Amino acid sequence: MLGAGSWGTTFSKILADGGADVTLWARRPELAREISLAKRNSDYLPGINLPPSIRATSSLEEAVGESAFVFVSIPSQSLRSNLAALAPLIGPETVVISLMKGVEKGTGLRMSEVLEQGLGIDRDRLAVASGPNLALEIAKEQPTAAVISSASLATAEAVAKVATNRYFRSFVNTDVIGTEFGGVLKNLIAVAIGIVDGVGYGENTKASILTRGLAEMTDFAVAYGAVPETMSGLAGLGDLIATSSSPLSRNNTAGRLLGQGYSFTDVVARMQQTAEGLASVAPILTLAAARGVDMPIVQQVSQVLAGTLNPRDIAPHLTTDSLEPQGERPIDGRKNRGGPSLRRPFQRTLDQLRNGGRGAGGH
Ligand SMILES: NC(=O)C1=CN([C@@H]2O[C@H](COP(=O)(O)OP(=O)(O)OC[C@H]3O[C@@H](n4cnc5c(N)ncnc54)[C@H](O)[C@@H]3O)[C@@H](O)[C@H]2O)C=CC1
Ligand SMILES: O=C(CO)COP(=O)(O)O
Repeated sequence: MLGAGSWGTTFSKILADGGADVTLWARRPELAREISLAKRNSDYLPGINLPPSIRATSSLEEAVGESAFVFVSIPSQSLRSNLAALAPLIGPETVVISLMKGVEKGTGLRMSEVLEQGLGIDRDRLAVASGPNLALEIAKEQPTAAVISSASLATAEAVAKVATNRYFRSFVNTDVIGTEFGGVLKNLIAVAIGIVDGVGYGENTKASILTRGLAEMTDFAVAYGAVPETMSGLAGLGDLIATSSSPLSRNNTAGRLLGQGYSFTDVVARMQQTAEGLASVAPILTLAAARGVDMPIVQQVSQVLAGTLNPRDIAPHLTTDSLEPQGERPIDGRKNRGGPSLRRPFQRTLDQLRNGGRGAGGH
């Protein structure tokens, strides 16, 4: 396991509790020592006792060793800089799994794409894990489901087998694009929910944003070739609910601070852990523009981050982008006057069905 933050450490516990032999790579030798000797990671998972079998090291070579599976859980924006050192250590049969939920600034690439480029390995040996997986709840062994996705079903199943134990269950799919984008996009909607929470709006506002946000997520993901159903699964709706409703979420917390009036710089300074959504907003909007996808909610989040929109003004903008009555779904026999953020996902789904289930576009 590469990355000894809250998720890398928790996922190591999941694997060890499922019977796997786990070595965790921590950048800082003192953290590796604490995990190995005290079986604790007090900075990231206070109060959690780790399984006695977990070992940690600050040597990448020692951590990777002869492992059949290498899981990667470091902040998305630092992935690429670690790959030159990692590439020569990966064996010809090794499967590499991304646990990360961001896209790379500058390239807009998903983490599995960055891994594919940087490690030069075949897609069939890559997988991603996603779903409603707030680390601390899982570290406390609360029952949770996740989804493992790979272009190769056999790879997804092999990973799911090791990532399953008495409190954690991994399902599988082969929609890597949808599974990965689900994890990225829900962070952006969770920031929006945090903002309105911080402002003090109530449940109707949040439910409206969640629902319209899911339509936006679906629109975007399908435009990039995802299967629409993935967005109503664990990696889409499931993770959207968990991240948007929990104070444990760093994205939700960052949003709440913005809603309370803190500037972007103040929020970054106050966050002790990675809030991936903050770095993903710009690349996602660039990708959305490239495929003609409207993302009014993400757009508003970006304006709040830039300080050009008062957080109090976010909800009225989010819930209506036109004063014309809009169809929530396309209405039979009538020209659809729904807003683009709702109309396009349904249109794309229809196109996909007509297209024999193939994605609307590749990436
Ligand atoms: N914490 C959670 O509940 C979940 C997090 N994730 C995802 O997992 C990924 C990692 O997040 P967390 O573990 O939560 O973050 P974190 O902030 O708790 O830990 C990040 C870890 O990466 C290390 N790190 C920072 N910069 C690095 C660099 N340049 N090179 C190597 N290591 C570096 C840090 O020292 C730390 O150990 C993110 O993409 C996040 O979205 C996914 C599901 C759940
Ligand atoms: O991905 C997560 C839950 O599934 C964690 O969310 P945060 O990164 O917002 O804490």
